[in-house]
Amino acid sequence: MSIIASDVNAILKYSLNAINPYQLLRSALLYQSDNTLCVQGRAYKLRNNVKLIAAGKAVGGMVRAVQDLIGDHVIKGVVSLPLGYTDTFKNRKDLYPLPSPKVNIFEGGKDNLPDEQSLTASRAIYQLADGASIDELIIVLLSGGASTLTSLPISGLSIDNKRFICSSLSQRGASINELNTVRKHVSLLKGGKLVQLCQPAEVLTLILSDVINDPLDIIASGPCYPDSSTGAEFLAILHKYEITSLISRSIIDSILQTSSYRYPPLVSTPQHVIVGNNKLALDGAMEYAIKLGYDGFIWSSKVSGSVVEVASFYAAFILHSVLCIFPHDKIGLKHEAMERCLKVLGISSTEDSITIQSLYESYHEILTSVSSEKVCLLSGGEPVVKVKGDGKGGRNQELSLRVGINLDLIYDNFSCILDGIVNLEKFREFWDLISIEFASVGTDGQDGPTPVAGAKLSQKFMRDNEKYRDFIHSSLSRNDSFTLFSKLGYEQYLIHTELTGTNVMDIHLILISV
Ligand SMILES: Nc1ncnc2c1ncn2[C@@H]1O[C@H](COP(=O)(O)OP(=O)(O)OP(=O)(O)O)[C@@H](O)[C@H]1O
Ligand SMILES: O=C(O)[C@H](O)CO
Repeated sequence: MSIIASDVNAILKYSLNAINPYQLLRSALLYQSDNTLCVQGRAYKLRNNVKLIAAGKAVGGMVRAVQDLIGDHVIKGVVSLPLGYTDTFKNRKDLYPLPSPKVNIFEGGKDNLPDEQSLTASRAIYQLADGASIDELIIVLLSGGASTLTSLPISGLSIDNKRFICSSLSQRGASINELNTVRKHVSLLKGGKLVQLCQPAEVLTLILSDVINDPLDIIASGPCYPDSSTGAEFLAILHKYEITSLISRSIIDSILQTSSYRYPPLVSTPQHVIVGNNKLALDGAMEYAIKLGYDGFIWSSKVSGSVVEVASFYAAFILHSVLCIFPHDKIGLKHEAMERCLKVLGISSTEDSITIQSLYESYHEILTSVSSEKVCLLSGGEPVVKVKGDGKGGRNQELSLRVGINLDLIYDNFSCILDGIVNLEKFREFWDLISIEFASVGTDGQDGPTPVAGAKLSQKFMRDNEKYRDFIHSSLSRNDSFTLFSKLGYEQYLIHTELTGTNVMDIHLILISV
């Protein structure tokens, strides 16, 4: 592995340390000797009156932190974890709940989709919440993946039905906002319904965010946050993704009838605290990149939209960054090169796309600072893939693959992109000489239904695999990025972290070293 490729792994590993759920929770909570738990200015009197509800890919460590701090006060708990969590983490003191007869641990949600096992866990959550009394404090711990792990469908809808709705929306490229808007309408625990069940107890919700901008009504489908989405919005999403037929007309009608129902005011307003998010992971990664001698820049923690556009932009941005450090360019024309490059990649105007626009704005700020010979550019978020083929892959692997293909397209079109801007021969030589690495990785360690977290590759990916060009393109058209990278070089291209026990969306990383 080249030095720069091993730097990718080291930087990513470091970023995961920064979002260790156990540490984040310990930092958020203060327990005083008078049995008071203090959280962001609010105090809770503890007297063996705490119930725990936890769901998500990262809550194992969050539960453990609560147990280590105030375990004596916990009288009951239900923890809903993803399938395989116990096998991976049972020996990790910072990532697995302390075994206790008071705390029931469930696993489910194969491939991040509702199933019978997640249904069993969700029923247990329902029961725990339903029996709460006024002197109790219910601590709700949430992280990404919680929607699947709290899937209790409304009456008339089966869990198989619900799985099909979720997988269809996800595969057709619905955003997390759209997906969770639908989930809220078809579930008995989401969209503030869990907090209603918990009444009259006090509710404290601690959240590791895996959604852009940390929206409390969307993360985990907002089980403790009032839902402001309407029945009309729900229906519009079903129509947009052509899945109206997956839900019977009578159920849709009853959802529309009840969606305007406003619950009675809560006895006490629940507190919501975000304990960590994608930005923290990027900060952690940058800290380490700087230690390794890179000039580090965090670009954005809000990358969304289609991977097709995002991949085009990253590739164009790589070219632009290289122009910034290329010693012989005509400085004023780099912007022109960027525009030509985006055109070659099929993006005619940055104004066409909100995603690209937001990246484009921050990119200007960053580029004025790129002058070092060792640059690390970091961003994060969660773009979407419209899965059309029957291949095996994930959005991170597909993003990396598309960046690799785009970098090759740029290389083939150097003459038109760089005409009048640089000496072509010298620039081509420079491009081949320097190390460029792009990586995209899911912080939960699982990219789509594959056993890896993401993929990384260099600017020479296509040329290194010259004889497989057709295979690469056909694999992409089948959304078969995992199979492709496994065949071309599992170790070289795929990033394997195992399940990480945390989850704050994806990290995108560009390393350039002269
Ligand atoms: N073959 C494939 N190629 C590319 N992307 C795929 C493929 N199959 C599924 N995906 C994408 O994987 C995503 C689902 O991945 P995953 O289950 O890791 O969800 P997640 O968003 O990380 O979960 P959560 O937000 O609940 O933590 C969807 O965006 C889907 O489009
Ligand atoms: O579980 C969910 O709803 C997603 O991971 C977003 O939080």
